[in-house]
Amino acid sequence: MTQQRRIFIAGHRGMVGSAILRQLLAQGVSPAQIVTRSHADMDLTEQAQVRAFFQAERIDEVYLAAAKVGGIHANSTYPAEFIYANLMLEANVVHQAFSAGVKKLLFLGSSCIYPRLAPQPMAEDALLTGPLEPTNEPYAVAKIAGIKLCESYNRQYGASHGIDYRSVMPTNLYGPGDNYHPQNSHVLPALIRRFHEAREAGAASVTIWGTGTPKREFLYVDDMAAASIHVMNLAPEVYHAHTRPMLSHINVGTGEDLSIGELAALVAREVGYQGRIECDSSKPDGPPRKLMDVQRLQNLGWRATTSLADGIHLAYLDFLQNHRTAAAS
Ligand SMILES: NC(=O)C1=CN([C@@H]2O[C@H](COP(=O)(O)OP(=O)(O)OC[C@H]3O[C@@H](n4cnc5c(N)ncnc54)[C@H](OP(=O)(O)O)[C@@H]3O)[C@@H](O)[C@H]2O)C=CC1
Ligand SMILES: C[C@H]1O[C@H](OP(=O)(O)OP(=O)(O)OC[C@H]2O[C@@H](n3cnc4c(=O)[nH]c(N)nc43)[C@H](O)[C@@H]2O)[C@@H](O)[C@@H](O)C1=O
Repeated sequence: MTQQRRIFIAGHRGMVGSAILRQLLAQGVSPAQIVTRSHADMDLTEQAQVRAFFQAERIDEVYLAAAKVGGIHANSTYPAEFIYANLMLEANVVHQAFSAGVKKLLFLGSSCIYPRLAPQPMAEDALLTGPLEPTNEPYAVAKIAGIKLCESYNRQYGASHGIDYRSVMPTNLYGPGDNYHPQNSHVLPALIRRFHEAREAGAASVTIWGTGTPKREFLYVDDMAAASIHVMNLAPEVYHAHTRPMLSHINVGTGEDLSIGELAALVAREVGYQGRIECDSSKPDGPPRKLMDVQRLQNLGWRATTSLADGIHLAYLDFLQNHRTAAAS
């Protein structure tokens, strides 16, 4: 049975999609069972391409890890691209998967779905209880739409068509395959690159964006991949015992956070940078805190295993091996 499933990983070249691919193979899934398309081969925002793909490929399970993704600057600068691309690709994948008879789908959202000032830690039922963070509202609205797409198809067609579309909400992620762009990346890869280049240049100081006081939670990408596969494979009676039809998403995180200033000090230590760390408070902080309540996921039998120090070490090794030349150019 397991040998015959055909699994589509949307976004398999991205940080999370490539980690899901690695882990499925490591768990014994045959390469022949895994179906992938690069962005160049299939643009998921194009309905006709997505329809043709699902009609031709007889897919059983979808990991929807493709998205337009970026840090606080990219979200603030390209809001139209973030809302358009994410709404379109989610709607296309969910609807065309359903139309082609796909029974299982896992949608990856984001912790930014929760209100800017949600009570901490943020439980799943904080969704739609208050205003969103302005720097990433368009992306967050698209991710909320993704959750509601899955819930709506389950509600209308779950019993009649036997579909079970699930959603996981990752906290801030990092690790091998991350984006090290100096402006558009998330904070952790941005700091790895900046501290590395400062150490190489012998710079006296490194500037981080914002006040350094916002708190964030960071999950290593291999843990995210493991959580995704765990949630996808949960027996329906187990999964549904812990979710509700209109509140079906599951937070994925470590349950621990730290300030951006503390993170910068950790990255500097890993990279071996010993100069000053300064803050540019003209840059946005974003929400003051985004800590996930991970009780639901723990009740479903999963918790993170990679410590932040170990994860940063592994991420820096990946930067040195695979991204250093590209990042330096
Ligand atoms: N990274 C993080 O900190 C967080 C990520 N997430 C979510 O996790 C998921 C994975 O993110 P991550 O791996 O970091 O992102 P990446 O940017 O590393 O990967 C996303 C992948 O999706 C592909 N893609 C984007 N648009 C399209 C499209 N229109 N058609 C086909 N492929 C497309 C990209 O291809 P290409 O590069 O060629 O465009 C890329 O391979 C996303 O849903 C994201 O929202 C949630 C919270 C935090
Ligand atoms: C995953 C998540 O990612 C984004 O939200 P964010 O958590 O604000 O992510 P970020 O990693 O970009 O920043 C975290 C904090 O870090 C500070 N910071 C310091 N120095 C740098 C820096 O050099 N780069 C960046 N990017 N941030 C920096 C920065 O000012 C902020 O206070 C959303 O787009 C959202 O859509 C989303 O889902």
